[in-house]
Amino acid sequence: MSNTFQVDLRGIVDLLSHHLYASPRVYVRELLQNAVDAITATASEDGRVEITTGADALRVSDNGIGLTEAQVHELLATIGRSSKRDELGFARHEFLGQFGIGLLSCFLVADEIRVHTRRAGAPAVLWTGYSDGRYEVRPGEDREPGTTVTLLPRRGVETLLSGATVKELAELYGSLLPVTVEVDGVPVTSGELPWKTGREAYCQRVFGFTPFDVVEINVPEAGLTGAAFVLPTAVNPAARGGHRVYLKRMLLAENIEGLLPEWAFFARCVVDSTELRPTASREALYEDGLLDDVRDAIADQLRGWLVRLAATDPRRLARFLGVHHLGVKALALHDDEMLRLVEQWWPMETNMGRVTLAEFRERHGVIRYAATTDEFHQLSAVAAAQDIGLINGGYVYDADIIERLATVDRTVRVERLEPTDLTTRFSSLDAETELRLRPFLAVAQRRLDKLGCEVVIRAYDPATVPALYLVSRAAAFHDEFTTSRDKADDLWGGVLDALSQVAAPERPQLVLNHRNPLVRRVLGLADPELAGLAVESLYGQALMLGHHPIRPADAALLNTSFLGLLNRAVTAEEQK
Ligand SMILES: Nc1ncnc2c1ncn2[C@@H]1O[C@H](COP(=O)(O)OP(=O)(O)OP(=O)(O)O)[C@@H](O)[C@H]1O
Repeated sequence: MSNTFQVDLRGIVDLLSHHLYASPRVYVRELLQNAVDAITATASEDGRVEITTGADALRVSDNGIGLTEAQVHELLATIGRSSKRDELGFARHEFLGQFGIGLLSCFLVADEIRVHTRRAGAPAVLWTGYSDGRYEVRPGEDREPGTTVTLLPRRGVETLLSGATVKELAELYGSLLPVTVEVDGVPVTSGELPWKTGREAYCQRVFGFTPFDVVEINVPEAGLTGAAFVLPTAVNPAARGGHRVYLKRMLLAENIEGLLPEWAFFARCVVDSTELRPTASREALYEDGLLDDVRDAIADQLRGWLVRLAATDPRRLARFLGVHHLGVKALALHDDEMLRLVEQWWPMETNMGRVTLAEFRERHGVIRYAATTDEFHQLSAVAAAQDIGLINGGYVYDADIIERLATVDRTVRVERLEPTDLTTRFSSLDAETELRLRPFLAVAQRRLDKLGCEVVIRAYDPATVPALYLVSRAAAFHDEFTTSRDKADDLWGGVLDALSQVAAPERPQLVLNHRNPLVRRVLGLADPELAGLAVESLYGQALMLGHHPIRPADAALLNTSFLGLLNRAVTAEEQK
């Protein structure tokens, strides 16, 4: 037995209003669109849509193609049926609509919809649809070819059909349409694409900012023109900005995502396309190959703008990078041109001031960097004193960018500097001095053993630095490891213990500087207790100099060594 599906119109309208459309305000867009499509079907040059508002009803009249009685039955009363698809079910290119559900959106604001329509050469028809699913068709009063849709407002939503709201919505969605649209006798269409003329003023009015620059966009295969406005201030790269998209000059939505690749978060676009397709809610673009191509083409045009800026106006480019460097750097991780741009123009922090990677290479040959800001702080002063240029690769993307540079250009030499690499550059002491200092070293080592630190004496510049605390990557890992072990419960602690046997730690080193005059005096102290206190306070000072974390054991040591030294100084003064 074959049956036909029944449709519960209330259920469908509920589905549309709660799950498809973002707001009932879209009903104006759907009505406008039907009117424009009906005019397109006549191929007339003189299309007009007249909207009149009033307390009793809203009327939308067009001089479009109109419908015969048979079409009224077929198209208006059949959900999902549309005259805008071809025999194979594909959307016909010239129309805005395609899904056959748009008219239903009127039930979001009205309980009764009347369509008074006439196709040239056929009698006029009046169709009345009710939100409970009934409809009636009867002969209509004679009229010019075209259609008038009348909505009788539902109680409670009258403001959505008020003159002011309808004018605002008609202007929002339809101001660029190629037909004349009037609301209560006042035209809302201007015809011109406003971003073609006063671009800055348009950006200010629509997006609320004065653009840093405007990039013209053209993607002929999608019949797309538009403008990308470069934001004058930094934005969170994770916050995806929306774009204003028109399809065949009808506003699709003001906040469309996914038109640009993620890295281009510094631009807001307005575009009009004849070929891109909407989703059924008409609030997003349909993801297809064409949208991919459009995204790539716009990305190319933005990239081209950046490269041109570098060539013609480097100061302006520097200003741009000052604001949007994060986005550009993110892009440099997979785009060679952007990588070159960062190399040439983005000044990085080094121990010799801010310089670009290109300048750094020219000066030092090798791009030497510390992978974290902590490592950089440990090393920068000492490296500078030895004329070793060092870049702080600790900022977001910087270390990765440096490494990538070496992979795309074989002539670039990159070296990651480890704290312990520096000790190998420090001079060892002569054998005789080493021998003489052994008893001191033994005292010092005993004092710092409990902190897991090894004491060594070397001679290095700058002589003003008395001691350095150097942590190798392996030792830093081990430190974190033991801290977690101390905090972990038994079960997890057991797991960590097992792992710790695999990680052979290199101990952190306190490297006393034999060139420092105060250190030399400390090394000559006869009193082992005073020597111990001095080593402990040098340890504390070196920790702070290198921005190392101060653990509770370190804080306790700092405290006792400071008080011990103070006690000594006061006692000495009292005994004078
Ligand atoms: N003003 C009008 N003049 C002539 N025909 C109309 C008019 N409004 C609606 N129609 C007819 O009714 C059909 C259904 O309209 P509806 O708005 O529900 O869907 P659609 O415009 O085809 O597609 P979409 O759901 O994408 O808007 C249309 O395909 C069209 O044939």
